[in-house]
Amino acid sequence: MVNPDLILKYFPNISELQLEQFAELYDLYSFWNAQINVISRKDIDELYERHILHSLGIAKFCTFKPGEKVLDVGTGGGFPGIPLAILFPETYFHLVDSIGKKIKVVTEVAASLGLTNVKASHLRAEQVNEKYNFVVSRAVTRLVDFYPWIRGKFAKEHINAIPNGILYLKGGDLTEEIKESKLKAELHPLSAYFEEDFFETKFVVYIPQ
Ligand SMILES: C[S@@+](CC[C@H](N)C(=O)[O-])C[C@H]1O[C@@H](n2cnc3c(N)ncnc32)[C@H](O)[C@@H]1O
Repeated sequence: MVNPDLILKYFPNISELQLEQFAELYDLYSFWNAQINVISRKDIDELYERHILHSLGIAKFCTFKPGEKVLDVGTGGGFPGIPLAILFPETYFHLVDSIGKKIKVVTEVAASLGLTNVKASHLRAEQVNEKYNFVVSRAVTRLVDFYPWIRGKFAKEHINAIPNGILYLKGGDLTEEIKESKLKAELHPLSAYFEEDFFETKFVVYIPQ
């Protein structure tokens, strides 16, 4: 499916503007992915399911509030940060990646969409020195390595009914990875929200702080 109908299926209350922004992502990523590979080339036709809806899985578990700050670590071309920033225009999103070319794509995509709630920085997660309510991520590294990068970066104040914490999109059997990290993690299966086969083995891993 190369149009945003799939997004409307699961988020029927989005505005005309948000629908237009989701619709624009196909052309934007087709263009930028041809210059700088940010998603696998064969995945471009699966953009709405495997990248945009997958990113929005976080939103099915946690509705971000106006004024909250969210850090996306290792955002690559902007996942999950860009789809979430479209869905939550009053939440501030800081998207960081250690590869400058990828941040160029994110900056261009956010500017083309007119998103004013996104800042993209060419930084390693370890170098970030702001405080956030939530840290989101997908496909960066194992929790045992990830956690030390971001453990000191949470704001003390909570705005959300869901306490500040990590919301990591992961798939497969996570038992070993969670055990190795020694973190207290909750697994929220995306198959509870989305019926497509792709989500059968996918989770939002929530680690409260
Ligand atoms: C497999 S890509 C995933 C990109 C995106 N999150 C997605 O799901 O499409 C992993 C990304 O993490 C970035 N990365 C790895 N270690 C990082 C670190 N310490 N700080 C910031 N970015 C990092 C890499 O540059 C790469 O762009």
